[in-house]
Amino acid sequence: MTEEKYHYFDMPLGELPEPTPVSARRRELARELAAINEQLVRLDSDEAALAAATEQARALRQSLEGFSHRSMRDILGRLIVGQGSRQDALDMADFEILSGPANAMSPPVTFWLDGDIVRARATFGRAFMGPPGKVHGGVLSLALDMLLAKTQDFVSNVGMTGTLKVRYMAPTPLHTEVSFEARLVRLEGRKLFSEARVFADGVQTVAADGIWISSQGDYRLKPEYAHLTDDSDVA
Ligand SMILES: CCCCCCCC(=O)SCCNC(=O)CCNC(=O)[C@H](O)C(C)(C)COP(=O)(O)OP(=O)(O)OC[C@H]1O[C@@H](n2cnc3c(N)ncnc32)[C@H](O)[C@@H]1OP(=O)(O)O
Repeated sequence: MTEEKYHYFDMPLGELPEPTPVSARRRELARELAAINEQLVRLDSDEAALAAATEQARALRQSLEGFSHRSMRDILGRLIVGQGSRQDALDMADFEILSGPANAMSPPVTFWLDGDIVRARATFGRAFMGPPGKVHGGVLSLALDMLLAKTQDFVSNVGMTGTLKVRYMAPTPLHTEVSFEARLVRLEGRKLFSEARVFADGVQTVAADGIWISSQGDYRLKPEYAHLTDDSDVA
């Protein structure tokens, strides 16, 4: 049986292939490491317990250093011409900062498409704290940068963040499910304008808007999102 091939522009948000056994293990390992990191924050243990844990962590790090890393440049190169493997497709998303389930630095934030809205949710633990008991504003900015970038799922091109404006309206609590939503506002040549909101406990805590600049010519709506020209400012 020939293996299915994946294309970078044909991987809808939240619709990744089933994890391979390797991906499932990487995710499991990352969740353990993230949980360890969460435990470490102001851990009130004695020095001997910390010394023993450090030895275990050092041994784990040294065993992992015995392996090499798959090349992101090669993975993206294959995906961009529609020749990506299932493992390539998984590796593209699994290590994304803040959202990748195999990234030990991720809470993780989970993204999905809900019609014309990009949604996300996350529960931030103490490792993501800014003010006491609240999520760090920079973490929310990062989440919003990623969320707004996902509005590029509605268009045929991809680019980098040009401008991101964030207005913090109320503190966002830790250990509480936070929800995010973003929408495409309009296209203007190589520029994509989008806006987003963050809610916790039914209260809007952050508003953001951003401009993305395409790296490959003008942004164009994908045919299935052509209706965005009707009920929004999308040009
Ligand atoms: C492909 C996978 C992407 C993954 C992204 C993950 C999210 C990120 O972390 S991205 C990293 C953060 N962003 C960056 O590092 C971007 C750094 N900036 C740059 O590289 C460049 O300034 C770049 C690419 C944004 C624009 O440069 P360039 O392609 O030369 O654009 P340029 O020709 O000057 O301008 C094109 C249009 O965009 C506008 N523009 C340029 N820069 C910006 C900006 N920062 N904000 C708003 N508008 C801008 C210009 O005014 C111009 O508009 P118009 O056509 O109306 O005159």
